[in-house]
Amino acid sequence: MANEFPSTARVVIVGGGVMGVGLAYHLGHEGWGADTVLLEKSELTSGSTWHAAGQITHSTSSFGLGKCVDYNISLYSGVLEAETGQPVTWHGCGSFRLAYTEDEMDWLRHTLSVGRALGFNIELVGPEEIAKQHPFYNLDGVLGALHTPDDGHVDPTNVTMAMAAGARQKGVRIIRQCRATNITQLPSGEWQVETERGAITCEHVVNAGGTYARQMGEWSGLQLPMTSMTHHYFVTEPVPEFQGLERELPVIRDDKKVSGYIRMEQNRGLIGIYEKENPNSVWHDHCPWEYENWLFDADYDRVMPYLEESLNRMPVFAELGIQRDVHGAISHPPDGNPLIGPAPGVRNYWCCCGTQIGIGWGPGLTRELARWMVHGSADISMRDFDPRRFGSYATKDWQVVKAEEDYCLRHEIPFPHFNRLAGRPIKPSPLHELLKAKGAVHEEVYGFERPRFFAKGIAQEDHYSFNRTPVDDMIASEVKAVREAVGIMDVTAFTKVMVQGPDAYALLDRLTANRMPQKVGAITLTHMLNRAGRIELETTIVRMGEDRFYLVCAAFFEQRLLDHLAHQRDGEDVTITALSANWSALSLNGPLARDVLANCTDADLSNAGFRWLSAQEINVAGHSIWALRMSYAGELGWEFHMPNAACLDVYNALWTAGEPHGITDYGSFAMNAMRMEKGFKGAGELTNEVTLAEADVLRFARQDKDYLGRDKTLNTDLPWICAYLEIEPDGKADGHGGEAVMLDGDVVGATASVVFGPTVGKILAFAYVKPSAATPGTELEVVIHGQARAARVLGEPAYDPNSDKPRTDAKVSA
Ligand SMILES: NCCCC(=O)O
Repeated sequence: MANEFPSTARVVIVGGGVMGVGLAYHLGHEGWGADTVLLEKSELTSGSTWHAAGQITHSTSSFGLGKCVDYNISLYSGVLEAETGQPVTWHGCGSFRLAYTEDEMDWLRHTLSVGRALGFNIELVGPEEIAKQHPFYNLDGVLGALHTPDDGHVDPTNVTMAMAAGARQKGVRIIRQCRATNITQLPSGEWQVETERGAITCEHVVNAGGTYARQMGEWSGLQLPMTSMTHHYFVTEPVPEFQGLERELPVIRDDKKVSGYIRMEQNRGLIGIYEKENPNSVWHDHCPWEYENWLFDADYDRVMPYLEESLNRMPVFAELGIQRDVHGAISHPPDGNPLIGPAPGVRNYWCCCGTQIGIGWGPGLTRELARWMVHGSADISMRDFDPRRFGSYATKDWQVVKAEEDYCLRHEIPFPHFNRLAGRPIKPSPLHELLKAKGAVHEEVYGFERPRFFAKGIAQEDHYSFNRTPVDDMIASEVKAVREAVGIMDVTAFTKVMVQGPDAYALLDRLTANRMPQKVGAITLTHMLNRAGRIELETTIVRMGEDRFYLVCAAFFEQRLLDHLAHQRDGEDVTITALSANWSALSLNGPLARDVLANCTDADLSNAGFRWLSAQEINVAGHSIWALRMSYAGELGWEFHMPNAACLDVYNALWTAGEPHGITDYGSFAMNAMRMEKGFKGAGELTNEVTLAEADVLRFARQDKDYLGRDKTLNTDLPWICAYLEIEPDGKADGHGGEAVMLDGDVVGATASVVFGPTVGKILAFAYVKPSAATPGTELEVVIHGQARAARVLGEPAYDPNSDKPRTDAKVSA
């Protein structure tokens, strides 16, 4: 019976805002519509969606979000209405993002380079052009603006209703006025969603609860990191000057003066403000279930300086009253990016929440989530959105501090490597204080504190710019010290997981593309794929015993690795143990690494006694530790892995032994420059967006074994391939990733990672380009800060192409 409350479904989405409905719409398009039920406790959009201001812009330097935004604009500006017959009230007025400082101009130049890669209609214009299109804005002090003419705004409720209509057309059942009251996992692995009208058993459950998402997560034992922040926009009385305008004025984003946006709302003015201090977080413990279309009273004191400045910027508003204030709550995650993907530690519980910009980002993100659920992989890199990028360190109190920080940063310049400092340190390594005292500037990665560089003769802090800064000199000197002598780095943040038991080999063999380490002490670098054949993660596997394997990978992949192992396990007798929090790691690299280590251990460190890519348990400073002869820097080197209690002693012993050799501390920035000089790919290139062939890492895969995703790696019809480029430096700006790559004037791809290689004196990049542009020797151009720079595809590592250095058998000095 069509109207009967369903007792089963393949998917139950809980939450009827733009995120939940967007997912329902896209699941419909991916073929799951007839199996999907959406539950909304009151009316669609009645949480945060309805009070969104509704703008959308191509002005983003995030490559992934850029793809989503572009899709959303096409949906809003025609596709959705044509498909569903429902109007969405698209206002294609375009927009400007203003710059008052050279730093802001550099940000816009970088955004322009990314926009070019994505094929956006985007240009940098001066004040004259802004004034021509927006004669009412006070442009005092404005240097220029990014003009994105295809932008606009839309009615959030209409958009959601249109997607709901589209979802229904594809068979999705939308049940309003039905509150979910609990979500639990059954012994079968299915989920049970209890509601006011009965329970539904489903294979997949989706938390699209908006401001309720965190408390909904608690039903299932999840601690989803987000906090509700309140944001104001104001609508003025009618503006006489707007009468009779031939076209709607572009939306203005004024990050510096207004910390927000200003646009027309029919014949009125609309001013939205993200104050940069005293933000207001609410509902830390509980968002009342009965709230529907809930708004707070305006808090003028909080926003007054920005409101006053907006009147200064828009003098035609100055004498008008505020006719309507909209002060509503929106979810903010700790790092600004939404939570889109699997919940940590469980199977088939999906997050579609934590989204501060639902109208701007929502449909594109939910399309990716639908693809992930249905096909096993999204089509854009989900690294920044995967809910598993946070761990148990993201406590309730921490989330509040971070969400408040995020809100205040909304209209700050997103400098490269911007270091969010609130709520830190949360997971200091045993060396944290020592390295800080030695000048370390730390970054946070999966909660861990990791040194990014050591300040010598400069302030011990981040030096922000889109151009070179004094930090580049620190990086160059750390790289030089490692390349010419020896350096040590605290790499405790790495993910460290032990897999052991009678079936450990069999499980890992089934999940990894490369040959498993055969002998105890052998090391393999390998990739794990998802069922769509795309890269899940890259990991090093050390065979520590016959049935004992130690996996090391990038810090933020810990939960992703644990979940992948747990979900793919099929009855194998294994124990999987996360060691990241209890084990520390150090990396010793450089031509004198052997000399240093020889002073600390009796182990035979010669090539015969300790092969490259092998591991041994050795004694250093009275501690038995694992030494792995491998080097991400591309030098003679070892990584040491040990219980936390040993770390300080081992570091001190290596440091003391290294002092006569000029040992230097180095950080992640130098490490990144060195791995790029060696042509080693990292997490920025090896994403769920690509296969092994596309990432050009097929040499790490064995085609004589079977492994998850293997059949997809055999596809030779590649849309793009990861090319290794050298780019001519200009001594000023080196690029930051996402920039357009051009061949004969046409865009052929985009950069993934970009860095200056101090040893080789070139900018080095990995870029995904059309296969026709990937042949070594091809002359290309890369658009850095809006300017085309000469680039060339390299066929081998820029540094030590034959890898002689890590394999050297150089004698220990006398
Ligand atoms: N309150 C979200 C506004 C997003 C924007 O238009 O910049």
